[in-house]
Amino acid sequence: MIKFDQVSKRYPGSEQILRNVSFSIEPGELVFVAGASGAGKSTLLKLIAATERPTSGTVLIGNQNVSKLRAAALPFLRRKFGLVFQDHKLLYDRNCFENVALPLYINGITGHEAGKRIRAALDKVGLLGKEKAMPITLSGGEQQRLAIARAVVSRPSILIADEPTGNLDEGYAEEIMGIFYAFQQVGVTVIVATHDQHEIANSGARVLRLEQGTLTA
Ligand SMILES: Nc1ncnc2c1ncn2[C@@H]1O[C@H](COP(=O)(O)OP(=O)(O)OP(=O)(O)O)[C@@H](O)[C@H]1O
Repeated sequence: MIKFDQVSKRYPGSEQILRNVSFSIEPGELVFVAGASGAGKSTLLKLIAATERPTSGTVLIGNQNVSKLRAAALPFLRRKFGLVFQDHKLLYDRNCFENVALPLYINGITGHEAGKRIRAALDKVGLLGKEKAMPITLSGGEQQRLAIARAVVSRPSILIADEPTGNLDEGYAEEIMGIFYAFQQVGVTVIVATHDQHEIANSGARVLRLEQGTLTA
């Protein structure tokens, strides 16, 4: 479970970005984080992913209080997460297989086991035939699917996506959301930041709505 209790966040020198935000997300839920540009969506995701710490309040991931964790424990916590960003952050001088391989190699998983997992991840996003293709030769939607394969290859229990469909045509965006729902179906917790009302309206999923750093729904 992910639980925020009266969480506030201020960056060094900034004004208050999040104010007294409280909510919880159950394992296996799919939740949207909505709000206008600058409302604090990315900041909220960074607090969940433990790449930022709250200024005050408590962030619990599982049973772990992120503020109380030693720095050395953070890499272990972060293994729970798969991260997807609007701009993919793919490596354009590596092919699709190599892009997805990267998180495994960093964790010391190589050879046959790595190959098996990489192909399984590419298969889940419909890119199994594109192992040797360079990312630049893929469409925008395919590049985003490749970024999702890379995010899930380490089998995270929580998938966090920051505006993953922001740059995509509607058809591609629906495809991407379909992939997220498929991960939710197999028990992954999925958290998606978006300002696309259409995407939210069609989903029936729960929405955490931010307005100037305050949770309104
Ligand atoms: N590292 C930082 N240092 C200082 N201020 C920051 C930092 N990161 C974000 N901010 C500020 O926090 C506010 C909220 O930013 P955030 O990226 O969380 O909003 P957002 O809702 O995700 O916006 P967008 O939809 O435009 O990505 C903005 O005013 C931003 O300038």
